[in-house]
Amino acid sequence: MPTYLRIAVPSPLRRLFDYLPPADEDPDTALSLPSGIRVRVPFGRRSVVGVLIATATRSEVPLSRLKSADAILDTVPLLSPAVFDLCRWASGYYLHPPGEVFTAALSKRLREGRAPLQDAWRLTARGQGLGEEALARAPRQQAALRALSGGHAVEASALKSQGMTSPVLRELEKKGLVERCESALQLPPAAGADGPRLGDAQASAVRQIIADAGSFHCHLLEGVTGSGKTEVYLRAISHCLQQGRQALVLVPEIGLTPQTVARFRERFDTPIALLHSGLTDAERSQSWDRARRGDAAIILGTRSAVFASCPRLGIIIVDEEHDASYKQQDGFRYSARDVAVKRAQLEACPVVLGSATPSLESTFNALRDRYRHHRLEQRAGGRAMPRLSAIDVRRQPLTAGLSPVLLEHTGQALAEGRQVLLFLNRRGFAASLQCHDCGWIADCEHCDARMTVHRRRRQLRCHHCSARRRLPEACPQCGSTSLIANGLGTEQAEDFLQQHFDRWPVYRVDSDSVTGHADMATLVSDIHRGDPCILLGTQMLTKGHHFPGVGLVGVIDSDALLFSADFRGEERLAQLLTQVAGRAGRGDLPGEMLLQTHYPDHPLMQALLTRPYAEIAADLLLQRQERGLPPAGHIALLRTDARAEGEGETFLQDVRRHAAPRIDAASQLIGPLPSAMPRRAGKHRSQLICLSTDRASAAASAATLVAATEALKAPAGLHWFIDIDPLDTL
Ligand SMILES: Nc1ncnc2c1ncn2[C@@H]1O[C@H](COP(=O)(O)OP(=O)(O)OP(=O)(O)O)[C@@H](O)[C@H]1O
Ligand SMILES: [Zn+2]
Repeated sequence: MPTYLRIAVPSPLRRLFDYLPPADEDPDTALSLPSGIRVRVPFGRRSVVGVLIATATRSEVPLSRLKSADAILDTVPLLSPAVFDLCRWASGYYLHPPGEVFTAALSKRLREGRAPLQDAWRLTARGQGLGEEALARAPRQQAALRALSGGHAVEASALKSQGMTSPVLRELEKKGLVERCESALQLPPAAGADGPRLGDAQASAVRQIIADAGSFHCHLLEGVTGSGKTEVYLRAISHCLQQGRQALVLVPEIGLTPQTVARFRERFDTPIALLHSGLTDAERSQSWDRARRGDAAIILGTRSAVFASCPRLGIIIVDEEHDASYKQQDGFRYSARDVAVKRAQLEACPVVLGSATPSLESTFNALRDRYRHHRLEQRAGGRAMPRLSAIDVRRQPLTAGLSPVLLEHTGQALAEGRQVLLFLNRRGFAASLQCHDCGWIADCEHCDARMTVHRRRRQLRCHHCSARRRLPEACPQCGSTSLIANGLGTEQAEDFLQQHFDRWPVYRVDSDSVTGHADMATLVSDIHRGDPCILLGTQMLTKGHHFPGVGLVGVIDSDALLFSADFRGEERLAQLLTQVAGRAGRGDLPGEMLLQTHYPDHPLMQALLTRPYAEIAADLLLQRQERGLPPAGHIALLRTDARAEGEGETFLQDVRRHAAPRIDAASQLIGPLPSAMPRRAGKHRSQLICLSTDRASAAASAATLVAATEALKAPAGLHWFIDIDPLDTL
């Protein structure tokens, strides 16, 4: 009887593919190949690396039509059993092609079919048999042999730092005395260094998390800004490491600051594997390897690190769990927070979701006792929460968006030797460019959007696609030179602040001025010196930073955030403003936040000024429940990008017609509708929404939609995808 290999092949198809074992593989041995190993297979005209899901003795495809795999690449799986199961689950839950999901769980090196990096050396049997005095005439080789004589493998980098370079080792390799291997550090159980004495609430959270070691529980750690959540994570991790297990720590995209890393390094004298977008491919591959081999005790990374195999995982931490960057917004659209919770269940370990402003999803789960809820209601070290007040800017003269009151407070804080953080969530010089004589407006050619004025670079840029044009000197329509820049951006505010407060430095922090980890590191260390200065920035400045010198936080344009068409708009605003406020008063003196607004009486503005986030969240949750929206309901979005206008809607109409009879009463289809920005990067975008009252129906309906879409022939150039639990429906 033939053996079939059922393989997840990286391709856009939502299915597995059957292959015959490579010609030289004995069918009986092939039958017992372990799941999770990599197999090189022919696919179309290419040769690709897939993952073996299972072996089988039957296939629905006739034998004559099956191809043989080219090669079995591994003897043991390079995915841990839990991550293997996690990928299978994620592929089903997100209705994403299994091959692409498994790809997300392998380092680039392994995806390319290469062998894991062998970055350590050890003695061969012959090398071990040599006496002390061998190679006396080659002192460097002798020294290398000595360094390896302990019987363990030693990492190449460690040997190099002792002066034993690769040429020396290669000489010994030629003589058959040493060989390369994957390192396998024997990590001694390592406790963390001591931290501050925990407050009662911190101590109780730590106690309960530790009590759950070795079994699955989800903990929601809701602690006001500066309440010492990180301290709770560090204690829980320390306990986990003492048990000889690994800790996986997820942080938001731009939250992985040098400060965060330094805090972990200071506390733990143990190898930490970093995984973030600022690393080279080789560095990332190495971190994946160190996690997988168990050489790193702590794995600290952004979203994708949730798929890193760890043989002895003991705890998962998701910091700032409400953060939007946990959701991947293209390709495999998963939520790393939700995947982390599933993973903890599969690994039978605790997971801690921490935030000062938990998502309504997590709040809902805590209310229903699915999660253990821990509250830290006071700031650590007896510090006070910042005072919040609104500045009514109606009828006030504004210069570069700043009112006299905000300017006065800023000047005062600086004069008192404190730092001021001004928040403006729009980069560039101005939001748009208009001709004063004929009314022409600079639009993006590829999007239904205006172009932003970037004066430093003398450019017009679209913030929705990569379009850039030279900043015109005259109106392209009528030739007039009276062009006006409307709407405020950080460049403009920076110019004015530099002029107005010329005795103090102004640091502008946005993705134009700060690119990359090195810039951020320099900036953070400047700010940490504590000298009075103005920090002017976008969201980039607000996430997870601990700047003890900041006494005043000003929000220049709160109104820009107040009106959003999306169902999560108010939740986002409440989270953002609470987080921004949380940057104030983290040092020894109390802090203050001022919100400039034209709508001081807006109910949400009022709520933000007078009530804690937890109460606002409870209200917002009630509203969602009344409307059947997430987390009380479940959304799947079927989206299309098409070349021609209307093409997407027509196609989605067809999908709807085919799927509707098989959608049960707990789900309803809404649309198709054009997206809020119908044209983006040259594509016309439409969507069909499926809103369900229960999870099972949501999953079944989404699968029905995908099946109907796959069965229909999409017009050429139309691209579609499904987004389960989307962040927005715009
Ligand atoms: N028990 C404690 N006693 C004294 N200081 C503490 C204690 N716990 C934490 N701290 C200090 O308080 C400050 C804020 O703590 P931490 O950064 O852990 O808070 P956080 O809740 O993670 O903050 P945020 O969510 O606002 O980023 C840090 O300087 C930390 O060292
Ligand atoms: Zn554009």
